[in-house]
Amino acid sequence: MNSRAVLSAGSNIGDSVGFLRSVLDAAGAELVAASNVYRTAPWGGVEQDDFVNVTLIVAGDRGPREWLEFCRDCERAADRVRDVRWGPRTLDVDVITVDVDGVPVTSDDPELILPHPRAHQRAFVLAPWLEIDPDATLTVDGRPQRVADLLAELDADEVAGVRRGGPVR
Ligand SMILES: Nc1ncnc2c1ncn2[C@@H]1O[C@H](COP(=O)(O)OP(=O)(O)OP(=O)(O)O)[C@@H](O)[C@H]1O
Ligand SMILES: Nc1nc2c(c(=O)[nH]1)N=C(CO)CN2
Repeated sequence: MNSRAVLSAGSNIGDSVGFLRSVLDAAGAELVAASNVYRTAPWGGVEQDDFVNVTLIVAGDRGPREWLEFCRDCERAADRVRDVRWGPRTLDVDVITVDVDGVPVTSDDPELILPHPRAHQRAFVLAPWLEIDPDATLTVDGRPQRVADLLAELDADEVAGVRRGGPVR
């Protein structure tokens, strides 16, 4: 299977940049591109420290579930504890999109919803994604839309809370 996935990783506890680096390391030869590290204001209404985020593109011989397993393995390795929804965490890795043989996969399985149902609302996903793929598109409500346009539609304050930093490594 020839697949390509866009993943978003974030952390706001512990050695956050180190946790992001661990995701890139785990991807190894499957890593196609990684954005710089972004320092981002917390999204979702929980008062907490800023996050660091990275968006990456991976490709290989994996199905959508196997990309989710990859994300979970990375979270487990970072001793991720599931606690408050949208609350602080050592490492969160989400699957944003998966294409198989060039065709975007859709799924409404609660274990793996594709495309990720909140990605289009998150500047911390879209801004780094745009950096590594300026022509990226994301299907929202069944309609493919340019990530650049989705980002432009977000609240200016939210976008201003997403600041580009240096490389993950
Ligand atoms: N596209 C997806 N990527 C990652 N997890 C997903 C996806 N779709 C559904 N899930 C499911 O969502 C559940 C909760 O995931 P998680 O704890 O990472 O949520 P969260 O990061 O707090 O919130 P959000 O899903 O809004 O990012 C997981 O059990 C996972 O199976
Ligand atoms: N800026 C930012 N905010 C978040 C993030 C994240 O990675 N970055 N992850 C969350 C967990 O779902 C909740 N809020």
